[in-house]
Amino acid sequence: MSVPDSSRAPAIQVKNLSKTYGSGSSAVTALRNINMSVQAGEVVGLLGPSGSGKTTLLQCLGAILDPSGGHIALAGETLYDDGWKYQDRRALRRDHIGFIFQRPYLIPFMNATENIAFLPMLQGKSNKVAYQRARDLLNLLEIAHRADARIEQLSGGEQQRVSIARALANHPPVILADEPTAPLDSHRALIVMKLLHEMAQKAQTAIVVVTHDENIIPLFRRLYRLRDGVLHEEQGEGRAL
Ligand SMILES: Nc1ncnc2c1ncn2[C@@H]1O[C@H](COP(=O)(O)OP(=O)(O)OP(=O)(O)O)[C@@H](O)[C@H]1O
Repeated sequence: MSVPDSSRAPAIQVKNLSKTYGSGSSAVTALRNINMSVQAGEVVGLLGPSGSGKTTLLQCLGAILDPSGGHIALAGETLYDDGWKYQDRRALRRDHIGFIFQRPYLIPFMNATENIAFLPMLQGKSNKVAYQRARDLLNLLEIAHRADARIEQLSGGEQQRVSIARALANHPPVILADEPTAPLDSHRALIVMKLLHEMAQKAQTAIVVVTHDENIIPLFRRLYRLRDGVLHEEQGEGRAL
């Protein structure tokens, strides 16, 4: 008898996800029966005009916002099935999901290493293990030489690398990135995208990137596009980096 291999389950599996804000005559349906699936190691783009539901979808996936119904599983584990399966959603986010935002939102009174190490420490890892993880990620992201720098001493691109390292710190199966290249020029935007693709491959992380950036859209092999809360899948160009 074959044993189901949970490691082959999609990193993100969403079925019939819906979200309505408010109720009655003021109700706004932001997501309508969304289905999506992202494999480990894959980077997909999430596009759509303003108000189409991108932030709502990302926040539902990230357990920041309560969906109105449907099913979300990460790495084969059901997180939401018409209700959250975890009481402690902060722990759910900490253990399963990495976030990258437009702005790095690093902690100014910590240096680069500390900004990365504090998440594994919150997860209960020893200082030794957490700092080693931070150093490994700084190496991987080629900013080990800035390990002790305070945040204000780092360039915008370096800060974004630290925020990517922080997102990877707890080995999440999923990273959700909300316009991560918006504040960067086109050259730096391509570097960040290259890093995200490399990290997805190396760490077998699934990454969803919300973007409006015309320069980076051709890089995705697969895209999801939202229109009025309805999700459509598209083939991307998958242009080499
Ligand atoms: N807290 C809220 N209460 C009521 N309606 C909301 C709320 N947040 C978002 N909406 C509505 O839900 C729909 C989707 O909004 P959402 O912010 O997800 O779109 P978006 O694609 O991320 O837009 P943008 O690109 O402008 O950030 C919009 O009609 C918006 O007005």
